[in-house]
Formats: sequence, structure tokens, C-alpha cells
Amino acid sequence: MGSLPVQDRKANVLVIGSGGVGTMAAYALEKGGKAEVTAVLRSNFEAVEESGFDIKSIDHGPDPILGWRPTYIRNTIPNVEKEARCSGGVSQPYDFIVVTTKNLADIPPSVASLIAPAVTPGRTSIALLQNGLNIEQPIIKAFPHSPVISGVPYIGAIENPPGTITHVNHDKLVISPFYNENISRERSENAAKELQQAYGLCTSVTCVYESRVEEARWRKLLYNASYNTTAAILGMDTSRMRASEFIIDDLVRPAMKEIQATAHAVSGVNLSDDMIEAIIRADNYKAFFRPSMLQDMVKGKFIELENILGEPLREAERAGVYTPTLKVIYSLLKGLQFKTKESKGLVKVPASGEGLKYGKKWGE
Ligand SMILES: CC(C)(CO)C(=O)C(=O)O
Repeated sequence: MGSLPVQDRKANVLVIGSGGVGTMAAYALEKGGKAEVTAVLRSNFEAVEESGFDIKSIDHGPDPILGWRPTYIRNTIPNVEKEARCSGGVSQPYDFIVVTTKNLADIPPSVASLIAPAVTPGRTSIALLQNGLNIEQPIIKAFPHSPVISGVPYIGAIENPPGTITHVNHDKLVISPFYNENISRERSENAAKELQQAYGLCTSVTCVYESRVEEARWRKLLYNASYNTTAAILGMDTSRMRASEFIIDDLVRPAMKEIQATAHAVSGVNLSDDMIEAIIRADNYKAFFRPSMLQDMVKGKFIELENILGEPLREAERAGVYTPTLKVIYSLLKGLQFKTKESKGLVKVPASGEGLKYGKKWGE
């Protein structure tokens, strides 16, 4: 399979992270007919091995899809070199690795170390279907000769219980190249276009190619840095936030305006006031939508804090943009992430206060 040029065969695609977003990506790629997907499953492996995925999808017809499986499923990240040795040296390099896991820059393992055994240097392109800013930097550093692709997903799909997917908001994926000085722009662009074509062959979803990766990523941050973050702190869906009015006026819109100013100062990207007003009202009001960061918080999971807020804030600081709202939101979320770290044993709070900056009384 690996020897034919990719245009004359199905692309060999590894999808890592098979919750709602990953399963719907695997489904669209297989349905398009130009990709053969291996999905890496974790907590849902047994359920899917036994009876496949059951999917109720807004995009893929009125009837539920029952017992669906991608071409291959597995519960470990493949080690392509080791597995080639075991099968007599026949290598099955992946053309694309599509990463749909959460991007938790402050929590190990890193995305780069997670995917490393599956990457064939110089051959595999790595697509990050994840939120946030500067997510490509550690990947380019770890795999300098691999094309890295940006995927900005707009999709509402939840897995509950394991193996059952409810897909409620249309799948729209914006694909762009992350440029990398070690390889030609043309190679980066071709890899991104190839993936966009394979995904877009599934005509019930929307998958578009945009060459200006910064624009696509800042535009999505308007929503993620404001709505996801405030929803997670307040424990509120976006309809209730809109019903309150003051949460939009005093928090969400000011946070969006700070992203707008930072995007312009850092990347020359113009995000208009009209775009802000449209994004404020983007969710179907009747859906009482809970952004992913709120869902993670409710489940006691880590939140994607650094790429959604930390990085934009660091960029703003470097560019001298004033971001008081985002800074307060960031500090509150850092506090919440600290609590999750403690609950999972990643940080220990010393009972005595010994050795802590604020562990003793002033003057002691
Ligand atoms: C825009 C939205 C709501 C869906 O993709 C999202 O990015 C999220 O909830 O994290």
C-alpha cells in the first residue's frame, strides 16, 4: 500500500483521539473514500471493538448509524518501526496523523511525545485538529521535516456513553498549512490540500482550505478565549450567558475585543466588530450549548488553558496590547486547573506551609 503515490491509492491515516471530534473526522475521511483510517481508541476501545460506534449525526442522514467501525481500531499508538520489524520489515508508514486529542500544554505527555512512535520522518504529515494558538511550535521542533497542518474544527459532537456519539452542530473544518522554514511552502501547502480534499470528498460535511492559517486560528479564538473560558468559570451554557446580558457586555465582548486587538497587533489579522457580534450570537440559542471547556471542567478533566489563553496573552504582552479582561479570566482558570492538578495528584499542597512563599505570616 505504501509504495503507490498517494493520489493513486487511499491515504493511510491514523486518527488519534477518538471522542466526538475524532470519530466524526474518522467517519468523514472513510466516507469520502480516499482514506483508510486506523483509529486509536482508549477508554472506548472495548465498547467499539464489541459493537462499533453508534452515531446520531446532524450531517449524515436522519437514521442513526449503528455499529460503525473505521478500517482498523487499536488501543495503543503504533510504533511503526517496531511493528515493521515484527512483520518482516514491511513498513506501513502513515501518510497523515490526525490529532484530535485535547492540547494540554501544561500537562504531560506532550502531543509530540505521544505521536512520536507513529511518525515516519519525511513521510508523515501531522494534522492538528485542535483549538488554540502556537500549537504547531513543539511539533515542528520535534519533527522538523514533516509538514504540519492546521485544522480548525467547528463541530459539536459528544461521546456518551463510550462508543455512542451525538453530533449536534454541523461539521465545518478549516484546513491550512502551518509553514515551517525547514521545508518548502509548496510541500506544506500540498500536504494541507491533500488532506482537505480527502475530507471534503465527504459531501455531507464542509471542509475548506485557507492559506492564511493565522486568520483561521485567531477567528476561532474569538469564541474559545471568551465563551469557553467564561462558561467554564461560571458553569453556564452560552444561552444562559446571553440571557443574563451583563455576562456578554462585561466579560464576553470585552474578551473578544482584546483578542481582536491582539490578532491585529501580532499577525495583522482584521477581525471586524460585525464578526464579534455574529460570534456572540453564533450558537443556536435553543441548544443551551456547553462549550468543550465547560464540559471538561464538569467532568473533572484538565482544560486547554495555555493554548486558548496563555499563548494569546503572551503574544499580547510582547506586542504591548492591554488585555485586562483576559488576564483576570486566565488567573481564575489557572486556579481551577491547579485544583484539578491537586485532585489528580500532580501537585501536592504541603499541610505545614513550609517552603511556600505565602505559607507563613507576614514578618515571620
Ligand atoms: C466552537 C466550539 C463550540 C465547537 O467546535 C468549540 O470549539 C468548543 O466547544 O471547544
